[in-house]
Amino acid sequence: MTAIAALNSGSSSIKFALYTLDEAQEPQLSARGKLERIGEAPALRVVDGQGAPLMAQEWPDGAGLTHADLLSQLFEWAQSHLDQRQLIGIGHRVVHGGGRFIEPCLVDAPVLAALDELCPLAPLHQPHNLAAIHAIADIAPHLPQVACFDTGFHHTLPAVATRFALPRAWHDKGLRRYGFHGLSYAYIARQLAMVDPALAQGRVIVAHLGSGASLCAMQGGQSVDTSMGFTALDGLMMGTRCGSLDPGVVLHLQQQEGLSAAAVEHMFYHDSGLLGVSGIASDMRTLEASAAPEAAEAIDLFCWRVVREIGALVASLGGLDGIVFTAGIGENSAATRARITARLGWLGAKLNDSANQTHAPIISAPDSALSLRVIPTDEEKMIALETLSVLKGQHP
Ligand SMILES: Nc1ncnc2c1ncn2[C@@H]1O[C@H](COP(=O)(O)OP(=O)(O)O)[C@@H](O)[C@H]1O
Ligand SMILES: CC(=O)OP(=O)(O)O
Ligand SMILES: [Mg+2]
Repeated sequence: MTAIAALNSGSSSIKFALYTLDEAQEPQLSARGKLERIGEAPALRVVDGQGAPLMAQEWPDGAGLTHADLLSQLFEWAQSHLDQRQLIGIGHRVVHGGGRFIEPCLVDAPVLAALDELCPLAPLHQPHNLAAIHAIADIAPHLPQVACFDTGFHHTLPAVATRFALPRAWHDKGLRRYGFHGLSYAYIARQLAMVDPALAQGRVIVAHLGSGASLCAMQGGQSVDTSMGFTALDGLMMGTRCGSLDPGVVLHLQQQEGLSAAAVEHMFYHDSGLLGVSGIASDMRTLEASAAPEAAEAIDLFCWRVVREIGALVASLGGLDGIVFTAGIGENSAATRARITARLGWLGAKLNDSANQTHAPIISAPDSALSLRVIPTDEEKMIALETLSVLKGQHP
């Protein structure tokens, strides 16, 4: 029997999953885990395919352990867990594919070099995605590695949705909307087609509300508009990112306030969003538990921005048949979903409060004009499926 691994590497965490391939070559989840707090006191938790704990390890004095150090320990554990089953490939989430990479592909040196050039467009993600590929190449040089792109799902965006109103030459140089969270959206589109094929054929907004947050307008399961743009800074307010902003603010900070480009970048990526507005935390759970008025203000703004951007995407779609909530906040915060949907009465959205409280798959009331759903996302599963298709030679 063989197996594949999926890696989703972030700045301070690495999510991963191991899949064994059954007779029909379908991936079956064998283990899933998360390495958190890299750079502070790393902690690893792994569960099996049913969610039962498999192993847990902490490195209380491990502030000096790099992603590569930890990946090497993780790789060793994965090999022993898989036992006789041979690992035939590893798939990685790569956040930015730019204009060149749409389909998942095998990674070699020229591909890595091209992806490296995109690091400035996703400083929070791309360097970590690529560092994991380098680390695995050192540990297992002959293991095929596959890059799966967060931008890929949005290749169906109509031209008008990709263009910024800048001089044409800049568009031609690649300054355009790409869109992100594509692995999550691809997974949701696939799930929705299974659980509600009629809705999947219609006009749907998927709200991926996690640390990073974005919306995708889907028509018949394809992306026709999305809130993120050239970078994953655009659109909604996020945990630590500001989302859409008057570009005049950038000019003001640099020209009048004398902030360097690096300082502005740091503010927009790390110090803004829920954290910046609340002054308390980037984590929605912490803010929901806080009695501070600043926490409430940050949550209000987060929800208001989601509602405002939903309005824009409804206009792009020319109407709306349903909304799907997903990712950490979308799947788990009944309060956030209630706040957002309460402002969508004008669309005919009506929440079923008790279904919402239990995070049920359908949270709309029977007489709601819109279908409201919760679907847990699974970026690792999508990485595994795309990796498998590349290993089978279904992509160039
Ligand atoms: N039970 C919950 N209630 C409210 N928010 C939650 C809950 N569980 C997770 N979240 C929020 O989800 C966000 C993280 O989402 P997630 O999709 O895991 O992000 P990422 O994978 O990009 O790190 C955090 O703001 C966290 O507080
Ligand atoms: C693209 C992006 O913002 O990803 P994440 O939500 O994982 O930060
Ligand atoms: Mg995420």
